[in-house]
Amino acid sequence: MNRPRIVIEKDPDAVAAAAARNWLRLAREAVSEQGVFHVALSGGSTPRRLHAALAAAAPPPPWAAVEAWFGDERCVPPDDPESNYRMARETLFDRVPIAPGHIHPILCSPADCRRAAHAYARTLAARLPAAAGGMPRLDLAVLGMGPDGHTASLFPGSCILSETERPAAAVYVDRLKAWRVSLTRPLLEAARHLMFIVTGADKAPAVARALATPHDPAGLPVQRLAPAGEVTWYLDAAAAAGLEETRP
Ligand SMILES: O=C1O[C@H](COP(=O)(O)O)[C@@H](O)[C@H](O)[C@H]1O
Repeated sequence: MNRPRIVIEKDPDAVAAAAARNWLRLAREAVSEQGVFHVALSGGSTPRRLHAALAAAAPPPPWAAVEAWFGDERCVPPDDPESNYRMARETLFDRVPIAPGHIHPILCSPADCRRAAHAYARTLAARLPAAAGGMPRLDLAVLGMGPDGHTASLFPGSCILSETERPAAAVYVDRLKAWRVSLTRPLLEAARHLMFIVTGADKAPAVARALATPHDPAGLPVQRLAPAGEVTWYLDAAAAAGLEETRP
C-alpha cells in the first residue's frame, strides 16, 4: 500500500483550493487517457468549499467528460436539506456544464434504502471499468472524515465495514437512528485515488490517530481501508494540530 501524501494548509479555503488543483489534474489525466473521469463526491458540509473552487476554476475541468457519483447518501428525498445530492446540486451541478446524464445520485428514501443500494451497485458495475479484483474502479473518491473516524457512511462498529463483495450497501447508523447508503470498503480500496478533506479542530484527535497508522484493520473506519491507489489527505492547520508527535 502507498503511504498517504499529507497536505497541510492554513485554513479551509486554502485546503479547498489545493484539493481542487489536484482534482483538476486527475480529471485532465483521466480524460486524456480514457476519455472519462469517474469521481465520487463526498457528503457532509466540508465539500462545499471544494465545489465552489471547482465551479470557479479557470480553465475549468473537462465537465463534458466528468461522471459524478456519491460516496454516501442519507435515505431522504433528493430535495431534503439533509441530502448529499441536494448539497452537490446547489454548490456544484447548478453552476457547471456537467451533463445531467453524467450525474449519478443515490436515489433513496427510508422505505427503499436497500433497493436503492442494489440499484446503485448495479449502475456502478455497468458504467465503471473493473479493477483487478473485479470491483468497479473510480478514478477518484473524495472523502471526508467525522470526529469519530467515519468516512462516507462507514461508521465505527458498523457491519458494513465487513462487506467484501458489494460495491454499495444500505446501512443503519445506530448513533443517528437513520438509514444510509454508502460505497463500501472494497469499492473505495479499488479506486485509483482517494482524497480525504478534513478541516476543524474537532477532528484533530481522529486525524492524529488515523495518520499515525494509516492502515489498521482494527482501527477507526478510515484506517480499515487498504487502498490500492494513491491517497492524499488535505488538512487545515486546526485538523493537523495533533499530527507532529504521532506521524511515523
Ligand atoms: O456524514 C458525513 O460526514 C462525513 C464527514 O462530514 P463533514 O460534514 O464533517 O465533512 C462525510 O464524509 C460523509 O460523506 C457524510 O455523509
